[in-house]
Amino acid sequence: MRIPVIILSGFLGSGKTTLLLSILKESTERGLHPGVVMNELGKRDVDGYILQEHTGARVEKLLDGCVCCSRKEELAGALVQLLKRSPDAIYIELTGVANPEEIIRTLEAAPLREQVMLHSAITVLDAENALEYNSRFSADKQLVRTLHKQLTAAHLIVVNKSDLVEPDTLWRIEKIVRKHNNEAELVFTHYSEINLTPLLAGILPRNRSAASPQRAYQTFKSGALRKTSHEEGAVAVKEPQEEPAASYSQVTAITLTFPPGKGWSLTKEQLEQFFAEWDGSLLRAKGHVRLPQEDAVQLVQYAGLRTLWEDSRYPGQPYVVFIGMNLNEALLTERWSALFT
Ligand SMILES: Nc1nc2c(ncn2[C@@H]2O[C@H](COP(=O)(O)OP(=O)(O)OP(=O)(O)O)[C@@H](O)[C@H]2O)c(=O)[nH]1
Repeated sequence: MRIPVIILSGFLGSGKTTLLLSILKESTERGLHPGVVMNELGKRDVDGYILQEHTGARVEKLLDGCVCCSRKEELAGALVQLLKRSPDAIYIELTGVANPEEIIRTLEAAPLREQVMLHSAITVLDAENALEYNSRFSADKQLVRTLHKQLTAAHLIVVNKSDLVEPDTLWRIEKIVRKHNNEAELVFTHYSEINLTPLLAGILPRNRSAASPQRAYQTFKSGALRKTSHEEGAVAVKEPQEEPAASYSQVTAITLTFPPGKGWSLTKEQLEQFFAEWDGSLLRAKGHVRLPQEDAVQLVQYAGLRTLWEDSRYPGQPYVVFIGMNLNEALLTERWSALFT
């Protein structure tokens, strides 16, 4: 029996991990034991730690590059290892700059095609920023192409962060999405909250499964069931197959650490000010920091020009991962060091 795979893609900070968290919680309630693969552009595993902290899930981490291009060969190996543990399903969260079509191809090729099947490809969009992507990233043609691929490959498109925009923006996003993909189910969400019943339909604990898992047909919003045009068990791969191109050219991830003995020395305001200084090039920042005004370690998330703080139990040394377009590493490191002098 082939193991169903759910792929989560979508630009940096759109809400993929938020969605994966709720899929994992629902899976636990259903008695499922999924395998989770998390790919991060940076060297630190921020999202994997969040998942482990909130759900106890064991997460396979592929760090420091993108498994759709620069680290493509690592994904198949990681999945083969994971399959040895006989998971009921596999959930793969991609980096924000990954092309999901390449992942689908990997699933379709040896050695995986006999063992796994694509259950659903989901793309999450950040409603507050999605309309700006084409103009903001026009200098990185590969990235613009990748963002289009994220739309065309999806069976389900989750337009998230709808709390941050006016209804008119949602209509404009729907119009653009439909130019790229007229068949995917489209839902507007707050904190990636979707109806998980249709998504997980057909995924059963392996010792109870009577039939092969079915493709997740769409009932994410009310209305009649609507099939995708892909045949059952087939994938959204477009012919002819091309060589995998890099999915971006100007995005880099840089990890900043705190000098020894200075782990508690930055305030929230200083960090937020630091993010703001880089907002022309900074796309995403996330990390675990200690603040003089908080007892608990703080998970800091900068996404779409907003900074969010949450208590965390992260036990390690503080750090912040910066992901941006054409980030000048030397200058970034120099300014970071200056904060501690
Ligand atoms: N206001 C608002 N914030 C949200 C919503 N969904 C997620 N967030 C916040 O946005 C930030 C990024 O969410 P994630 O789920 O980590 O996004 P992601 O796509 O996994 O991010 P990367 O993996 O780094 O690309 C977090 O601080 C979330 O709490 C939403 O619907 N509204």
